[in-house]
Amino acid sequence: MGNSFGRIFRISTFGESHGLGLGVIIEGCPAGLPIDEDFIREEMQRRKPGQSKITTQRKEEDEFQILSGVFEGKSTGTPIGLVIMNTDQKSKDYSHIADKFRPSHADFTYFEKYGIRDYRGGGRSSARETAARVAAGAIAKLFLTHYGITVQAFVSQVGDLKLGKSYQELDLAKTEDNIVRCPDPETADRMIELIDQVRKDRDTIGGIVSCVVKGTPVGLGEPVFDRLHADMGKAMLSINAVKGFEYGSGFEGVKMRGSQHNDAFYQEGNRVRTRTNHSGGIQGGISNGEDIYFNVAFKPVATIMQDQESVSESGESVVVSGKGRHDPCVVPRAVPIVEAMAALVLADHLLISRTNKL
Ligand SMILES: Cc1cc2nc3c(=O)[nH]c(=O)nc-3n(C[C@H](O)[C@H](O)[C@H](O)COP(=O)(O)O)c2cc1C
Ligand SMILES: C=C(O[C@@H]1CC(C(=O)O)=C[C@@H](OP(=O)(O)O)[C@H]1O)C(=O)O
Repeated sequence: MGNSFGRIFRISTFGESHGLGLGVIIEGCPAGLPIDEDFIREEMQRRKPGQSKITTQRKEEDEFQILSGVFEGKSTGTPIGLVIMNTDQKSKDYSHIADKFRPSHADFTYFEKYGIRDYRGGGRSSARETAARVAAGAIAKLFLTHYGITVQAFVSQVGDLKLGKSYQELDLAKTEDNIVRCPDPETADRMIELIDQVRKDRDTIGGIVSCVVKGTPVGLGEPVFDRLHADMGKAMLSINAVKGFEYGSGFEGVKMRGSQHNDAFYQEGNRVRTRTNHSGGIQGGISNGEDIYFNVAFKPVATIMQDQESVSESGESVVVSGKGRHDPCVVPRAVPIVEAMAALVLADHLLISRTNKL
């Protein structure tokens, strides 16, 4: 329970932040898909720790090995096993809180639930686990390219510093040009400065990752519980430190009247299109062929380098302060994670919907 995701294109991840390593088993990937290992590597480089001054300084190359399910560069239809070894754990940074709970991390809840916890680097609760998701998401993206579907995320807000432009007004190709992954160079500079200041203040800050999916056919998503946006929401809310998900007009939509919000239909050649897209490309839980777009809110993460009130496993009052290498803001590294989870949802729904119509 809890370590697997998806129905047909299905992943199970394993491993802890300071154990020997981590990995993923992918089941249901159709046979014959060319598995481009360089592409998987590039995606993992976008997520890896230690990539810039505004991320955790833990140095992991996130080299991976494919153990099974691929022959002569193509998927064979059998489970794909992929492992990533940990190389830079520094578990001593956690000795002082081995029996203490960091406020707002998962230390308390894991300990209460299981009666035992791997305190080193947060163990299984660490976002290091998302390395395995990004590897699997890269394979899902390779599958999506066969359908002409692209998934692109970018940072649209850090703290209260907002990009303030819609994705249509941006050149998303510029997202990877800077270390914060914001496609607007001036806003990117200000975001980098803000995160750097927060880091110097020994604090953390939250932000928003926005994502756009283009090229989705009409018809992905299942009535009634497995609506496409419900599965997308679950995927995003399963990412560490996520506090919110909204798609289409989202929370802003409540301020509109139906007469403003409705997306009028028109015929374009052999396609039914909509004039506006407040629906976010999904109606009744089913994709309508327009762009799917959504926002994911990340909290300022828990481990701060400041004294904080807490309790120990035995219930004593204690003061804890973070040590070691931590992200002052996770959104730059969350961009490829959001894309990976979105790609996994879409790959799964493409396979599910193959059985819908004769
Ligand atoms: C890319 C990424 C990096 C993260 N890095 C850290 C970190 O360095 N320190 C930390 O305390 N939390 C970090 N987190 C968040 C924790 O993993 C998360 O807050 C923790 O598992 C508790 O879960 P919750 O916040 O979802 O309740 C990171 C999250 C992501 C997505
Ligand atoms: C190692 C990664 O990020 C880690 C995510 C994380 C957390 O609590 O989520 C805490 C830190 O790890 P450590 O246990 O070494 O202090 C981050 O460095 C990674 O993303 O690969």
